Amino acid sequence: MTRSTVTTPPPGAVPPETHPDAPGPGQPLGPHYSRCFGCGPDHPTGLHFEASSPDGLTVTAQFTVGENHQGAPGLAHGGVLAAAMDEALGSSIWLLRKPYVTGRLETDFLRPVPVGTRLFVKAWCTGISGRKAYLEGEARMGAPDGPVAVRAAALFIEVTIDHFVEHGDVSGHEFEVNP
Ligand SMILES: CCCCCCCC(=O)SCCNC(=O)CCNC(=O)[C@H](O)C(C)(C)COP(=O)(O)OP(=O)(O)OC[C@H]1O[C@@H](n2cnc3c(N)ncnc32)[C@H](O)[C@@H]1OP(=O)(O)O
Repeated sequence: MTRSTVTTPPPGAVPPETHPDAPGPGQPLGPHYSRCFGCGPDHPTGLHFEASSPDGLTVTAQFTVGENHQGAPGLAHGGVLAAAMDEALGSSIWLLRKPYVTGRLETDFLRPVPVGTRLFVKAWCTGISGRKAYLEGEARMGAPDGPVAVRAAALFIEVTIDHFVEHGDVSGHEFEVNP
């Protein structure tokens, strides 16, 4: 995909290591926050991601583009697709069980995605360098080996849990924000 040097691992970046507490191969990842737009089952118009990891390092997830996700009539909004990629990339770095946030997200939109399309999203980490994690992902239409609709690359930055306490509202949600 077209991407900048910002999302390319520098020389010396090391491979990610799955945390022993991360779900085993094939186990559902579950939501990290019940009202998350990407994975939360309680979000009324969210993506309702169903995610798992086949190998402890890659995340595979599925969702269906719905009426609430449109940009042009009958077509997915690009920002919603970018959010789906962000969610999958964030889920894959959470396999390390360290809190990260998205610093930069780059997306290539390769095909229009009609409402009703089941998207098969995949994300993985290409390297870690200090607080920086480099990630890539793709979304395919209709099947895990279907045509690629979106590709993404991202830089995530490791933060402390204070990031969510200081900037968010974690009252009553302590165990849902990066549980
Ligand atoms: C399971 C979970 C799924 C979740 C999926 C969803 C994930 C998300 O969407 S998170 C929400 C969106 N992201 C945010 O809100 C983040 C907002 N930004 C911030 O809070 C801050 O800018 C933050 C934390 C990224 C960096 O701030 P800070 O901790 O002060 O670090 P800072 O010193 O500025 O940067 C650290 C390094 O990263 C680099 N960096 C930070 N941001 C960027 C960026 N956007 N582009 C390039 N480099 C960056 C810096 O240049 C610096 O590099 P170096 O160490 O080489 O000098």
